[in-house]
Amino acid sequence: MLTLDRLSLRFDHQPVLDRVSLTLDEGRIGCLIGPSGCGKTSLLRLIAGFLAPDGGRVLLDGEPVAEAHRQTPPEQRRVGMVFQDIALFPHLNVTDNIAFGLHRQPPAARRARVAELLARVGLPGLGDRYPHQLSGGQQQRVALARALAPRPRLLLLDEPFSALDAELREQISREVRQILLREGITALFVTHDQNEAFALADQVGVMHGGELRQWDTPYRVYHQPADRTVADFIGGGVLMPGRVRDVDRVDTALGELRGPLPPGLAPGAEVDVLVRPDDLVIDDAGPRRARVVECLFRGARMLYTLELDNGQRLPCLASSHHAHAEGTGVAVRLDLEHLVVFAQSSRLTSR
Ligand SMILES: Nc1ncnc2c1ncn2[C@@H]1O[C@H](COP(=O)(O)OP(=O)(O)OP(=O)(O)O)[C@@H](O)[C@H]1O
Repeated sequence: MLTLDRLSLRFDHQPVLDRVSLTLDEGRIGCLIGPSGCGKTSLLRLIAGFLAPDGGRVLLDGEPVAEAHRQTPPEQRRVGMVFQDIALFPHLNVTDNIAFGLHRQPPAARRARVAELLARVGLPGLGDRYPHQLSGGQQQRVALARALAPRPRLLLLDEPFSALDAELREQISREVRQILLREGITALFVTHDQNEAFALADQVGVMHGGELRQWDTPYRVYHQPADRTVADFIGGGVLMPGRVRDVDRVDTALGELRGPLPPGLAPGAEVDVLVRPDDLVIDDAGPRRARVVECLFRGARMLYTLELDNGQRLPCLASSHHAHAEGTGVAVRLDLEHLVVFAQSSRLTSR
């Protein structure tokens, strides 16, 4: 449905996007994450047609809508957008806001579509209200309904929930996923929030410095990060030093770890092993001792920072039922599903 083919963009001769390629199938939801300034919004603006690329192409349903010297105007792309600042028309009521893009349709069809969307976004009966009479979450649902009304083939959403508080954000992002799936809409989100991306998306894209470093399922982005930058950005893990012992073995402060290693690592090579908070288990029968240096209560879970005898600090997410106080000792074992190893020579790119 959506194909980006080596899309590049410069602002004032500075590269902002560098040969970004991805495909998003019809009816799927994609989500771009990455640090501030990495080019996420610029990428959405290129797809919508508000910016023209300096290189590469944007294709919708296989048809080029942006390439070096040919641009389809935004209004002909059938691409909808929902922005962070909700921007409903303040002088129009909810019904007229939603009906805004339907002016070419007969009044009866317009009314039916508005009623259908009001029900779909969970706001039946609020059609006569004005934007200032709605909560932030309700306004965002109206903005979504307005963008969906003309049945765009692709919906782009730029941090649509960032103005909402954390609890509401989670609830509304779940609802929005259901609404998009029911409408069969292909959508591409931008968000700062990894949890939101994982909850919403079929495909997650991790951007850094104008490059798309990985475009993959949420599971693979989390468990099989493509490079150190992705590993460092996602999931609150740390990179722990190790030394290759054999083709499938690494010695670390947590003992010998086994699993496939990247090619080209000879025995004796210095490596970094990714340890995420859910990889480390507090277990009385565990082979290593650690000291609790910090504990953060997270409701059902506790996020510990543990320190091994050699000073290595590691995050550990554990049930909060059996709390371990700061300063106490615990026994730990590593429960890695996938061994993720990077050669130490490939230095960590800064965030
Ligand atoms: N109109 C512009 N002129 C010049 N530079 C720009 C312009 N718009 C954006 N930039 C630069 O392009 C880069 C990418 O910006 P963009 O807004 O796409 O990033 P982002 O990943 O969406 O950031 P954020 O998460 O903070 O919204 C930034 O370095 C920004 O300063």
